[in-house]
Amino acid sequence: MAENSAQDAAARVAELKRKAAVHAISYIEDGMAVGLGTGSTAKFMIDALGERVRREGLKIRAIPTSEASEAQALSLNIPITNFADDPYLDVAIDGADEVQIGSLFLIKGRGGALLREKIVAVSARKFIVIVDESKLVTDLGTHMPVPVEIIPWGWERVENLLRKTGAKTCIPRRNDDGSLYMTDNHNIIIDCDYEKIDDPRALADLVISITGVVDHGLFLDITSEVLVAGASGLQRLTA
Ligand SMILES: O=C(CO)[C@H](O)[C@H](O)COP(=O)(O)O
Repeated sequence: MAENSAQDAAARVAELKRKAAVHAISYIEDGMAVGLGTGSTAKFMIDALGERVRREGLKIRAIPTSEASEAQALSLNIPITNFADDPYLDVAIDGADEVQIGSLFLIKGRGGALLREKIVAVSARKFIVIVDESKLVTDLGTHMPVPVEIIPWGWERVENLLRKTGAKTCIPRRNDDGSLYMTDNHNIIIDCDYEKIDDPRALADLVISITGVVDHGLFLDITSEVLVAGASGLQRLTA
């Protein structure tokens, strides 16, 4: 019984993610260079985009934010571009782990793709975030740790320094077999749990100042718009 209701809840969330994703696709027009996010919500978006390419002959070029999203895009005949040919993207669309109401600051990187996601987001004229309403928070850090991508060599030193940034815990992300999780960039991730982040800007500055940190999952002042799907419909939050 409990299992059934958990499955129902997961199906409801998936449907909300799909709704936000499908709506976001209406922003994409012929000729655009598009950043493709990573994660289950972004996966719905890439599927919907592939459908437009197939049905309407929509002509776009895409830069995916992970190997998984690239494989999905290629399987749907979405052409891939690069930053040499397209230094700026018209739009990038991605999910998020937390969205702070008001500031539209984000935590991203649960799926391990935060570095490429940030590069693509800051290269886009418009960065659209697609979420279900469970992702909205008053304070960042409430539900999710901040993933920090670091180089593997000497990682224990960086882990120690990250603990001193006020994190309650800092845990290296691991695979099921206990080995360290590796990003597509061959780096590792330390998940730092702050429980509640009072000053995201100060924390972002502190974390990035540690030598060995490549980037972190705090996305500040990047979001143009958030599409939030909830039980009462679709809401559009703008920066
Ligand atoms: O940042 C991400 C991956 O690195 C994802 O966008 C984030 O984890 C949200 O994922 P989902 O859409 O599956 O809830």
